Amino acid sequence: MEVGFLGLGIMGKAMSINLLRHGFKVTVWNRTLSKCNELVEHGASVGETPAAVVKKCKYTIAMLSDPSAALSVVFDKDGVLDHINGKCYIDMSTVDADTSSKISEAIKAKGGYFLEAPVSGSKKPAEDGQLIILVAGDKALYDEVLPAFDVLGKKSFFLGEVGNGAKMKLVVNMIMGSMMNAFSEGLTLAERSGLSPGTLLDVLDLGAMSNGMFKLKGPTMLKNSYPPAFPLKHQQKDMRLALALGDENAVSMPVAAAANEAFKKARSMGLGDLDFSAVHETLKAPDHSS
Ligand SMILES: NC(=O)C1=CN([C@@H]2O[C@H](COP(=O)(O)OP(=O)(O)OC[C@H]3O[C@@H](n4cnc5c(N)ncnc54)[C@H](OP(=O)(O)O)[C@@H]3O)[C@@H](O)[C@H]2O)C=CC1
Ligand SMILES: O=CC(=O)O
Repeated sequence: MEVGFLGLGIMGKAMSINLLRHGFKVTVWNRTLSKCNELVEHGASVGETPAAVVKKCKYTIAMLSDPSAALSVVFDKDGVLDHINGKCYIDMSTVDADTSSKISEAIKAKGGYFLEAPVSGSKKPAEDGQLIILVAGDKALYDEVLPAFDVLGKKSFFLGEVGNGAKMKLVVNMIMGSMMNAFSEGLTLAERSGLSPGTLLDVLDLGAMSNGMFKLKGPTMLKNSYPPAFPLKHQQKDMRLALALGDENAVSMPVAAAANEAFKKARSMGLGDLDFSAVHETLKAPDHSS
């Protein structure tokens, strides 16, 4: 299977290398074109523009930062729409349902086929093909590209009409962002009240709250180390989009709103490019100390 891949950030790079490793022919494009060089070393070809990639490949996957990036790659000059007639586009970026629907409508109007397929799971699951893929849109296309989803993920869910994948992803990340803030506060409270935060990790791990995120992030957070796996600026984008979904549906989400404020504060402290666990640093800021 020959696929195009647009967007070689943390996730796109790992996912496209994984596809190459499993025998897919991959043609890549990235806004900063020099980032394609590493993929060429892994056997990829390069397309000069999104349009060139779509022209060459029957299936093109995108993994871009946010709604404005996702829209720009489709609608701007030399974008996906130029050659989409008869081709298939799978947007795996985390965006809101409106963005996804706009892209879907434009692609279908030009004779193309569309799936949204945001993923749960971070850099390591992307490298290992262990993502959870939240798919919606054209069911026949979903069945056709299952071999690629099977390489990228450990499980894919088909959720029906376009928008449902985006919404599911935002709900999941709203929960994750809220949990990360509660976890950070707990680590800080343990430390400031004279307990060992390391022992807190052990206690949590043995009980009903044991989870992969605490296990993975806890030890590095205790070392004040936040190498970016899931950039904090993207987690804040997801909180913002999830809160907008809450607004639309009149769902009161005070916990998520507070978590969003903490991520915004972390961004204002210049922590946006670090891992989202760097929200922990907001609790060390002067206005939080006694
Ligand atoms: N990292 C993670 O753990 C996870 C991330 N996600 C989601 O996946 C998506 C990608 O995340 P991640 O790889 O971490 O992000 P990165 O910030 O590492 O990469 C973002 C990518 O988007 C491109 N981009 C940004 N703006 C534009 C634009 N205006 N036009 C074209 N391309 C643009 C960047 O290009 P350039 O190199 O030129 O800047 C880069 O390729 C996001 O939606 C994120 O929320 C989902 C699950 C896990
Ligand atoms: O979107 C981030 C993730 O870890 O999933």
